[in-house]
Parts: sequence; C-alpha cells; structure tokens
Amino acid sequence: MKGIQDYYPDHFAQCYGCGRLNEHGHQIKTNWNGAETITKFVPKTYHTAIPGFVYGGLLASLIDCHGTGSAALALAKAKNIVLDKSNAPRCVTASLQVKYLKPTPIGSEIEIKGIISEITERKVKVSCELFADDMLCVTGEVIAVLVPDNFGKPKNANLQ
Ligand SMILES: CCCCCCCCCCCCCC(=O)SCCNC(=O)CCNC(=O)[C@H](O)C(C)(C)COP(=O)(O)OP(=O)(O)OC[C@H]1O[C@@H](n2cnc3c(N)ncnc32)[C@H](O)[C@@H]1OP(=O)(O)O
Repeated sequence: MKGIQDYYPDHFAQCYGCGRLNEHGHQIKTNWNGAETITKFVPKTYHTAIPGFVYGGLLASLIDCHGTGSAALALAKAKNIVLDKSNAPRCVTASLQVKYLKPTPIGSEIEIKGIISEITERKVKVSCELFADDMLCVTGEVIAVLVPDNFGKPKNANLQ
C-alpha cells in the first residue's frame, strides 16, 4: 500500500526511516485511518535489544518518521493539496520525545497511531502510540517543521 512517503520528491525520499529510495531503510508508509494516522512495521530478529524484545532506537526511529509523515499528511489536508506524483509537503523533525512504557516484544507486527495535536502554517505536533500484540509499549511526541523544496540542497545547486 502507498503512503505519504510515496509522494515525496526523490531528493526527500532517501531517509533511512521512511525513504522509498533507501534500500537499507525501514521504508515505512504513513496513511490516514479516520482522524488518526497509522503505520505498520514488522521488526526483524536483528532489531533485537535483548532476546525477545525490540531495540529502542528502532522504535524511536519509527515514531520519528511516522510523526513527520503524519505531519505531511496533515499539512496536505490543511492546504487542500491533492497528492500527485511528488507534491507532498516535506517536514523535518524539530523535536522527538519518546517514552518506553513496556518492553516491546519482537516477532509480531508493530502498529503506530498518530494524533495531530497541533497544526499551524509551518509546524505540526503529533502524538504517537506504538502497540505490539495490542499492548501499548511506547508513546512519542514529534514536532515537525515544514521545509522548503531546496532544503538540504547545495546553495549553488542551480548554478551547476
Ligand atoms: C537532514 C534533514 C532531512 C530533511 C528531509 C525532509 C524530508 C524527509 C522527511 C523525513 C524526515 C525524517 C526525520 C529526520 O530524520 S529529520 C533529521 C533530524 N532533524 C534535523 O536535522 C532538523 C535540524 N533542525 C533544523 O533544520 C531547524 O532547526 C528547523 C527546520 C527544525 C527549524 O528551524 P527554522 O528556522 O526553519 O524554523 P523556526 O526556528 O522558525 O521554527 C519553526 C517552528 O518550529 C518550532 N521549533 C523549532 N525547533 C524546535 C524544537 N527543537 N523544539 C520545539 N519546537 C521547535 C519553533 O518554535 C517554531 O514554532 P512557532 O513559533 O512557529 O510555533
């Protein structure tokens, strides 16, 4: 299934967490699920913290990119942007806070829900809840900021 990440321009599609063009990355897909957003991911055994449980850095990474993806969806909706090939708004993480409530069991599908708790012209706050085996294991708060199309490109890129 496609997600908002499939509508990022190639320049913004290399992210380790969500870039569709990063063959080594997680390539998560973020979509609306009613008024909330959702993504799913199945950790591999090499994502282990201790046997049976998922490494926390991976979980933070998934929340990070689900947060920025949710922010992009919310901004697209607020600005009435009809998603086409590569016209999704692009957001970068300004802040990421993660709380690990319970060890996250490995071996089943993880589901992350996102709730848009605040949205302005440039900034979106997303509250995330990460579930494994229907158990709430991690919560997170992402502040994502809209970036211009030339973000991260060399300043003289259009001179080349
Ligand atoms: C390397 C990045 C790649 C990006 C690819 C993108 C596409 C892929 C997507 C996948 C990405 C995957 C994820 C990744 O891995 S993204 C990689 C990790 N993130 C970064 O490297 C971001 C580095 N930081 C910056 O570039 C700038 O500081 C940004 C752009 C974030 C803001 O600087 P800028 O000068 O432009 O904006 P502003 O200062 O006018 O602030 C604007 C608003 O934001 C609020 N605010 C700012 N900072 C914070 C903070 N720390 N806590 C709370 N709030 C903060 C601020 O109060 C204001 O709010 P308001 O007063 O309006 O209410």
